[in-house]
Amino acid sequence: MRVTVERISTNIKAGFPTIYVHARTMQAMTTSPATDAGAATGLSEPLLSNRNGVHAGALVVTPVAANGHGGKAKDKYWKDVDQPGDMAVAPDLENGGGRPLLFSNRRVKNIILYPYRVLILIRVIAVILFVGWRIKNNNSDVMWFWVISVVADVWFSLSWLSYQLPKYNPIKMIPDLATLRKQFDTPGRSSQLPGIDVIVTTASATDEPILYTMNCVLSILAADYHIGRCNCYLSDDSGSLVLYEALVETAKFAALWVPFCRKHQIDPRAPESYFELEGPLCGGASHKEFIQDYKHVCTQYEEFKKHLDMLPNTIRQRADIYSKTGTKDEDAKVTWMADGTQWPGTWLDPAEKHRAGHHAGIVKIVQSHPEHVVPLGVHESNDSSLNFDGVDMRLPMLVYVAREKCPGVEHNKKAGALNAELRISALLSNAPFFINFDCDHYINNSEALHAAVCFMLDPREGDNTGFVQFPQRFDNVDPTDRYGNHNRVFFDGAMYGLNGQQGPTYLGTGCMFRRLALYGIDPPCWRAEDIIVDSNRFGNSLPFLNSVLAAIKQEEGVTLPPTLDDSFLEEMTKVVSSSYDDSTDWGRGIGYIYNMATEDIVTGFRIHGQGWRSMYATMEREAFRGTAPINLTERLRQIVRWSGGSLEMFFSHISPLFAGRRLSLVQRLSYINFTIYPLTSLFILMYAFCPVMWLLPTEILVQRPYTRYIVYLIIVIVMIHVIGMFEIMWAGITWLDWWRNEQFFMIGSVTAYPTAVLHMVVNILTKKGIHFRVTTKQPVADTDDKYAEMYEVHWVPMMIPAVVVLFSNILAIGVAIGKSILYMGTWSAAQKRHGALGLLFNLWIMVLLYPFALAIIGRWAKRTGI
Ligand SMILES: O=c1ccn([C@@H]2O[C@H](COP(=O)(O)OP(=O)(O)O[C@H]3O[C@H](CO)[C@@H](O)[C@H](O)[C@H]3O)[C@@H](O)[C@H]2O)c(=O)[nH]1
Ligand SMILES: [Mn+2]
Repeated sequence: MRVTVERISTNIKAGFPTIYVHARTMQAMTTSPATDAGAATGLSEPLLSNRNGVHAGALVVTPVAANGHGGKAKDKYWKDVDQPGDMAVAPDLENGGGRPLLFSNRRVKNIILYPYRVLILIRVIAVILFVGWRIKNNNSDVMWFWVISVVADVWFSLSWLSYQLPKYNPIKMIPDLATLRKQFDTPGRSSQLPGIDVIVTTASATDEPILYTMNCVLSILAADYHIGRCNCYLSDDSGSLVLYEALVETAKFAALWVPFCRKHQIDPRAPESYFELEGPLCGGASHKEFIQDYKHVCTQYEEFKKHLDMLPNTIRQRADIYSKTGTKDEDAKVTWMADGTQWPGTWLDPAEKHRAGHHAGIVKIVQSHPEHVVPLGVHESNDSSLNFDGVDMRLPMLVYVAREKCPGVEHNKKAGALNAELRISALLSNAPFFINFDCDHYINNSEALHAAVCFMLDPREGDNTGFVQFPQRFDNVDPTDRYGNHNRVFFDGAMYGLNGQQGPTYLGTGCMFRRLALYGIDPPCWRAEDIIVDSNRFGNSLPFLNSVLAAIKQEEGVTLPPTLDDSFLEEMTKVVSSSYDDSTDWGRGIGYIYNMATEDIVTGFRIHGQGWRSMYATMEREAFRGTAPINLTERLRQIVRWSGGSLEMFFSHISPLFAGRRLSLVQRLSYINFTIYPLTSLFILMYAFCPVMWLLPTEILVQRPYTRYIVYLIIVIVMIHVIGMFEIMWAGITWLDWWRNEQFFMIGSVTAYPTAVLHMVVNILTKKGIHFRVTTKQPVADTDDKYAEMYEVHWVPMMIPAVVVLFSNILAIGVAIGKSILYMGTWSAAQKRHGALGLLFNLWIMVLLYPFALAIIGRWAKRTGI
């Protein structure tokens, strides 16, 4: 059976709905799509693309481009490990006997993999020979510098090895959605899909654009999943009424948006990104009807955005009216809810117990669980004239949560917020799976939740899988990715490498956890007979403790929402109180880990250390997308936080050097690399300053014989790039991706990493953690100058070393040229050669620092060329 899906391009905003049709064929979900990633994810390459007479080639290109490096080309160097046909059942598995496999494995083809491994081995040998040669020839003009540089070379070698080795066996995993459906969600039978609690975290109604946060929520509400088994929670760390009311507006708009998405099977289901597409996809109803619906929803979305924009004003006006009519003095300050009661969170005019950092805990069910809602008729539920016959109109449960904040109490930032969500969701829905999103990310592939579940329910290692991480992708990055935001070498290289080991690290967003893994419970393969669930570890709430027991007993069961009586409401406020975590295991052995600048890597580490594995999920249509900081300063601050957090972890009680008893060896090596790498910058910084030697009157050589030394050095450096060439092939990335990664390691090494090291030293001395500063989000895009932020220069002290390196290199090159003109006749051939080789290094440093140079030039460099 074949199903046809059509892509329709409309130009509705301009008022002329032009329709271009491209027949796309999609293998039916009922055949065995594991052989075809495209079919498994709902899309495949167009088989018939009739471009004759259609003037917009963009039709075919747009959505693919919007998804970056998509397509089959990426898979050219991969082959299936398990033949999906033969392996449809796995009778020999201990517990999963007879259960079908829910994802297929791919590995790199031998023609790439073997030379890649051999090259790595050759470089290991070359490096050993090189270091050996240096030590044997301990001949230098400055012996102390020679010693440091040998130490540096040994350090570089070891750190390269710990970076490279975990990539020797990359594995790609492709979910098989059709088999999941067939097995767990057959129409007509009651669904056996497990519940998922989905969390969005936001920390500010002003610094983090509400529109994006609400788009994230909409993409979750509209995601393709069993409606009663997917629950959405918004964690608002600012306790702001604007966010609560925005969520109420969102629920209203969702009543139209969600059925529209379901009816026309569109993607992405975040309206802001969907309406930006030039050629929106639709499968399902007729074109005419689609265009009508599209237009209507588009208009309503514009209305919705206006409502969101007006909210602060509406609330302000409401406050003014009440304060005039109010009788008490205090009324002048109060922020009122629409129903005339006082808002328990922060007020527009901050007051005692109603300001940022000091307010009550709030839990509000914005949209009840569908089991509790009397189904409305189409016409009752929205005013539109759209025809939603046969479309499920129900919405998932939607909950607003602001945890309590008290002055003088450590709130543990994002980790604290997520742990509060973990508890609230345990009381309300207790789904066995828990996935969290940063507020500037959204679901880009409506099948993503199904995909994550494929890995968790797979008969092979599903039960021992603690989390499923998806790659991070970004929308707002400039075409040349000047500041290396896409980070492909990491997401498409390192993570696939780890996927062949114990699994990828947790990356902070777009990751589905098994609730039990977050609770610090061992994986089944290591689980003891009795598990202690007590208030010393989990805190003092009986209903919560019961929920933990329930979670342990029936992992895939479904918990229906409880009745919300007074005692239950009280319990909910209790589990989000600021003191709940005190003297418990939260933040150490349970939940997201505290006291680190980056909660992600440590949380993943803790889970791996208990023996769980993780999986890296690949979908052709990217599962999730988000935004990244495109201003250099903001980007560097992010890098400081990541690298600072990593170092903190290395020097803490959960250092990968000794903690995590069930880590595999290679996985440990990789964690060591991920946490210690900022120290490398100290040596790089030292080398980057070497050109200053040009300014000295006499020739000084670090290592003699110099020419040989440089030639050896060039060999070992070039080899990194030759190995990189193979990596570019299997990872399906571009040269530019690779190059940006090199440049950014250098830029970080003369800015953010040394700063992180400095922080670390201060931390060890003063015992204070690194401040988690929420990354400044780009304001809602200005279409005229999308990358305006990129050209803004905000000076920060950490840029000083980079500027010094840059200018001393320029100066050195100048002096070198001057000297060579002056002494041309008097220099020996060896001196000339030394000069030329030295200059090569200056140039290398300059080329690596080029994006930084562009950044400090600011607006003058307003071209996005390389
Ligand atoms: O007190 C806080 C601070 C932050 N957040 C939320 O945490 C998320 C991530 O914060 P952001 O400032 O956007 O960090 P980024 O630098 O963009 O994030 C990357 O790095 C973080 C670790 O440092 C990870 O947690 C993120 O998932 C990852 O995307 C956002 O949703 C925030 O709203 C809170 O909820 N409460
Ligand atoms: Mn972010």
